[in-house]
Amino acid sequence: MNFFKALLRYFTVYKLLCGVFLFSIFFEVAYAVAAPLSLKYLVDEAFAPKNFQVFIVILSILLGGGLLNIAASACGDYSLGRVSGEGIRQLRNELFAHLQKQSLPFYQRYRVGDLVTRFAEDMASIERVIRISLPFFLKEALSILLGLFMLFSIEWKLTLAVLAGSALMFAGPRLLQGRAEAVHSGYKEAQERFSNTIDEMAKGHKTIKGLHQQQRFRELAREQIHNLFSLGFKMHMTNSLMERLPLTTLLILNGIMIGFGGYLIFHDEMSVGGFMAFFTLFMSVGQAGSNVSFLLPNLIDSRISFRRIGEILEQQPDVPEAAQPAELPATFAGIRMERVSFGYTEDNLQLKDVSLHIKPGTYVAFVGPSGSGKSTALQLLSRFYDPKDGIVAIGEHDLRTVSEFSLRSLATLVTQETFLFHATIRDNLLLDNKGVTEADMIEAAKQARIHDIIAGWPEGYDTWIHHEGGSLSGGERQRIAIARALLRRPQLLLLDEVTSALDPATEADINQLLRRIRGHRTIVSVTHRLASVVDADTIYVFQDGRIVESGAHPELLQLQGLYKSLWEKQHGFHLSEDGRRATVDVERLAKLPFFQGIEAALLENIAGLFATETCKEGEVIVRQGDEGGKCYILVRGKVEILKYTPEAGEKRVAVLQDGDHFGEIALLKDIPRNATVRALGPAVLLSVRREAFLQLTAEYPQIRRTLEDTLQQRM
Ligand SMILES: Nc1ncnc2c1ncn2[C@@H]1O[C@H](COP(=O)(O)OP(=O)(O)OP(=O)(O)O)[C@@H](O)[C@H]1O
Repeated sequence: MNFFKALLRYFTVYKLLCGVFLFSIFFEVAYAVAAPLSLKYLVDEAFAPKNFQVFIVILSILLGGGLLNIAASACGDYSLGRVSGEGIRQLRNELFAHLQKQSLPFYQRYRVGDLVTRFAEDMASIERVIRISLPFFLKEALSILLGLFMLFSIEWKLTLAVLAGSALMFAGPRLLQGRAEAVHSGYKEAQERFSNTIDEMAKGHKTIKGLHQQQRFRELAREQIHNLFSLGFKMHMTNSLMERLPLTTLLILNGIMIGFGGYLIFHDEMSVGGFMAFFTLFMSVGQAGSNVSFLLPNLIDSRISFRRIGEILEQQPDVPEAAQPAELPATFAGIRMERVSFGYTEDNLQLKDVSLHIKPGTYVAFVGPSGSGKSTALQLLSRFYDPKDGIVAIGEHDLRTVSEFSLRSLATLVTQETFLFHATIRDNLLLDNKGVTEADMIEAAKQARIHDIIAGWPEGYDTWIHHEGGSLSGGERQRIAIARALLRRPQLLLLDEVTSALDPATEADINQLLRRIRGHRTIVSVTHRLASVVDADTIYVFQDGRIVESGAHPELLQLQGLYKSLWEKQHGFHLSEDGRRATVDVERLAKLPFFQGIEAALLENIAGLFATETCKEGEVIVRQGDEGGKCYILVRGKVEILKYTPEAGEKRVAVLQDGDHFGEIALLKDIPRNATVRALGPAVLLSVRREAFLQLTAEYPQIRRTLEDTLQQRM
């Protein structure tokens, strides 16, 4: 309802144009109704008595009125074009601005396909109504009213008789309306589901291929297309029925009119001219009535579109800006979390009673196992979400009270999902940042180690980015995002796993860059790679949504707790600069549970059996059901473990990261893999094949015995 009020407001701003439009349709309709009436006078007063003077007068009135009618229609068309165009323009602007105001949960509730359908199809349907159907409806409704008035004045008995018959004309469509609405709504929802499937297929095509899910998606699409077909057919039949009913009843009405009209003429209760005028006028009123019912499916369709757009406009942002937002001071005064609890859903908390204080100019790291809440904490620091309990504040300002502009000017977040705009590299780097020069841009690109690559492209910084940067490697995208963030010169730089897609040499470069700029800026870096944050001023260790340890690297090692065990897990690997060759120390191998107790000399042999494997984001390393022939150690990167069950489909059950291992059972037994392992980003692994391992165990049977014992215990 609010949406309709808002819509009306857009139009009432243009009062004069609305007035011109209403006057023009009134004039057009009045002329259209008066023209048939002239027949009565032409036949009865001019043709029958052969009165030339009356004929000339009527003809002049008709011609003069016709000219005025043409002028009125031109004015009407102009005013309608302007008013409807302005209204649609404002509605589109408001909808777009409203979408921008929404926070992350909104974009998790509404899928891309859904929003695109609302913007494209629903807006187009509303535009059709405002530009065509509604003005036409107004005109036809006015034609019916004025026409009926005239018909009554010509012969009220005949009018009453045909009106009674006309009730039929509207009864049919009314009966069908509820059914038509349900079918239209069902069709729209089916379209939306299909759009989402296409969206998912396009975005996840790599994953779908990697997991060999094409068949499942084809079947899903086939089912949805079939659904569209059957709902489309039902919609077609309901619309046709609604459109045909009035025409059929119009035929019946003609019969009544000619029969009863003839009776009145034979009994001298009506003149021939009067009957001709009545007949012509009735035909035009009937046509208007039938047009109105033709418009009904269109209007029903638009009612659903109005509702769907209204639903979006009524959504309040989950992270709203305060009514009178405060501006943050130009100098960053540190950021803190005080007893913060937060959950993405009502029934689960991802952060529990977290307190931390980040002083200006310090370099802080959030580390911990996957899923422990590090990224969530970072998102709260940049106010993509508000805490459920507790506060997040910069200096004395609770983030809920500050203006979004001042917060975003002060703090910049770079995440692992880099989004590049459909624009040139230059535009992607500069955005609307007016205060930076070409030299600044090149300097930032150099710092992020991307300048040489860009300069090597034929069009350099004017190269266009297509498909959200899909043609660039993950590392290139990430470096552009880092350069973009540096150019904004934020006082608080929030980094979420920014080096996870980079090769070791570039990672080292970026870490050096961070070292260079620390002190001038406050940096908070979420990472699972502990080696990159050993020199951080403070490291917060997260586990299960809580901070369990904090301090500098040496202090944390002394605690002998979670940090120490994570550190040890990641240690003992060596990686070449280009990230293509990895080796493992014997001491590190000895820490793997299934190699415990094996002598160092034998472990030396085992270490030599490992080969390096690299894989790209989305690549499947191990597929559930396939024969297992290798054991893996993850040297760098993140992988997800996916389990498929017929009841639940494929579900992520764990995420492994640097230093984790999987597939050890394959060293001894030839059994199918019980899960799929897929890379979440570029990864480097060490793998050992069963055949090679078995040769070794043939020589040294104690390895096999030890391994069997430990695997037995683990299973
Ligand atoms: N948008 C979301 N909606 C619901 N749950 C979420 C959402 N984002 C993250 N989670 C869940 O919240 C928990 C914490 O996630 P978070 O990303 O903060 O962990 P993390 O420590 O950064 O892990 P990782 O290193 O794997 O990203 C996880 O269980 C995750 O599945």
